[in-house]
Amino acid sequence: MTEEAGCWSAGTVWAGTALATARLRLRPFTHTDAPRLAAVLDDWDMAKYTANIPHPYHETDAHAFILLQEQRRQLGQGAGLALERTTDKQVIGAIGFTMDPDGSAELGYWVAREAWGQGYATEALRRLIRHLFADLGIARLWAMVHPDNPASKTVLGKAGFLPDGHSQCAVASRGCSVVSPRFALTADQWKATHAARPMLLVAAAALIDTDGRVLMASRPPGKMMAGLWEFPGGKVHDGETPEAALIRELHEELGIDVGESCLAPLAFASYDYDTFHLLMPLYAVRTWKGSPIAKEGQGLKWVRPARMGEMPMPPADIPLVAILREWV
Ligand SMILES: Nc1nc2c([nH]c(=O)n2[C@@H]2O[C@H](COP(=O)(O)OP(=O)(O)OP(=O)(O)O)[C@@H](O)[C@H]2O)c(=O)[nH]1
Repeated sequence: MTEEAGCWSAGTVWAGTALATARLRLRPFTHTDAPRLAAVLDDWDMAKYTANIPHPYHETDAHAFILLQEQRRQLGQGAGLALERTTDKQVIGAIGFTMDPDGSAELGYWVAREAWGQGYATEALRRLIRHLFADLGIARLWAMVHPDNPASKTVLGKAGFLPDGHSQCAVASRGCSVVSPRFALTADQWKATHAARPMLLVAAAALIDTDGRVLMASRPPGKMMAGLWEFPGGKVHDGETPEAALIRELHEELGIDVGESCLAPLAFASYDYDTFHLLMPLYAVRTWKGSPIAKEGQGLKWVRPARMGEMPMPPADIPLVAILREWV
């Protein structure tokens, strides 16, 4: 193996690689996003607390913004990423960073009014922070918020940022600058809290019918990642084996009975969800008693592995699809 293997030169935002979170893809903007940006940002309530969003905001402003992000990325000055919601591929916000000469970076973000209050900014911020610290080796991040924007301060607090004095901050929509609180987070502070997050053990099943289709379940409304399609299964309780947990979960969720010897270990997912690390063994199951029925309000669908790529799935599950495609 040579060092040029694709997995060795893991994707970064500098290469235009998208970052996945539970509900979002953080990806480079393209010019096809301009109408959506203009529709969302031509709104005084969106513009009034941000440094760089003029008011009113037109599609030409959006094209200029998108071009600027591409140039900044290519020059290694920073990047601006669209927050694309996984379930409907709608752009619901943006997050970005700008490198400082001393190797630290400034962060900024906004979320569309329709998506306020749902934790998207915190989710995106945690993911980008992890990328900047763990993959790009940045030592310190900082951000400024408008003094009248408590929601944005809360987001920074949830991501571990601490107060760091005040600075003048320009506000494009008002054509002036305001004294704004600064917040900062160092890589060492982040590593200490990130290392303390729990490891979650979840057992899951690929139930395969005689036609080679796999049963997928949609996460019910109200749960984290609602609407995404996943493999039936659930958390392994203290003192349980993954096999016993899966047999219990399949009975509770689908009303089917599975013998332990019918669980064939197939693959596993290991994925960093920022607030926990998921370790999920996936078992192939071809024999069970009863017909699967949705007992917990989930949707159910039998899907050919070749079509699974079209379904919105938790990011942890994506590598499992490729394995199923080869194996089933
Ligand atoms: N069952 C299952 N869970 C998955 C998959 N992929 C994935 O990321 N997960 C995550 O693993 C965890 C599974 O736990 P769970 O199903 O017991 O828990 P839950 O969030 O539904 O909540 P609950 O505690 O109310 O049952 C969730 O955080 C879920 O998002 C998958 O394919 N199947």
